[in-house]
Amino acid sequence: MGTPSTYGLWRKLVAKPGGKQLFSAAMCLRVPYFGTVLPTIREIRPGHCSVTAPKWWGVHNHIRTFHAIAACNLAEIAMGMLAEATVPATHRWLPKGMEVSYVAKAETGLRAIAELPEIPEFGSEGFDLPVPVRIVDARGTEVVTATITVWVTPRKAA
Ligand SMILES: CC(C)(COP(=O)(O)OP(=O)(O)OC[C@H]1O[C@@H](n2cnc3c(N)ncnc32)[C@H](O)[C@@H]1OP(=O)(O)O)[C@@H](O)C(=O)NCCC(=O)NCCSC(=O)Cc1ccccc1
Repeated sequence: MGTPSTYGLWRKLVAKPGGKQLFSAAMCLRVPYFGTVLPTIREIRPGHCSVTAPKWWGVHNHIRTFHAIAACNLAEIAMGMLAEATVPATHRWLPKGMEVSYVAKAETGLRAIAELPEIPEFGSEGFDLPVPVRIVDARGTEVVTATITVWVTPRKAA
């Protein structure tokens, strides 16, 4: 039996007590720059990921709101976990750009929701997959919107 995929590990842990926290901690060990926003993954499934992050001193900007680039980090976590659950093992993916708008002050902890309008076909050609991400505050107000473009290509035969 090989190492479980990221999505395989999520499915294994999600139903267990503390499983989401354990998965989120394991993710931050593997990808240390995610750790600065203290993320908790709430849901992962093909085409969807939701992740929350508290407002703490380490993400404050000079006006004591949630720093925009920390919010971008949160958006990337949501995109990355969505991609892990959506892109089949036959293909690989790599983010190649992000468009982002800061639409309101982020004065609370945040939730990023990455959601694809539809699951694409994964064929023999590489393609750009735009992943829309909404980031909302504790009241549900949208504070950041982003579209992360992911480059998806078939894996080469080993
Ligand atoms: C690669 C491309 C996006 C498109 O150029 P094209 O020439 O049309 O693409 P082509 O398909 O012909 O491939 C050419 C070569 O490109 C590489 N490569 C391609 N795909 C993958 C892949 N899936 N994984 C690994 N490498 C891949 C590979 O060397 C391949 O050569 P090969 O075929 O192996 O011999 C280029 O603009 C670029 O490198 N931009 C910078 C992107 C960048 O730095 N993003 C990171 C910023 S985001 C971040 O830091 C967080 C984060 C990171 C990771 C995960 C999650 C979060």
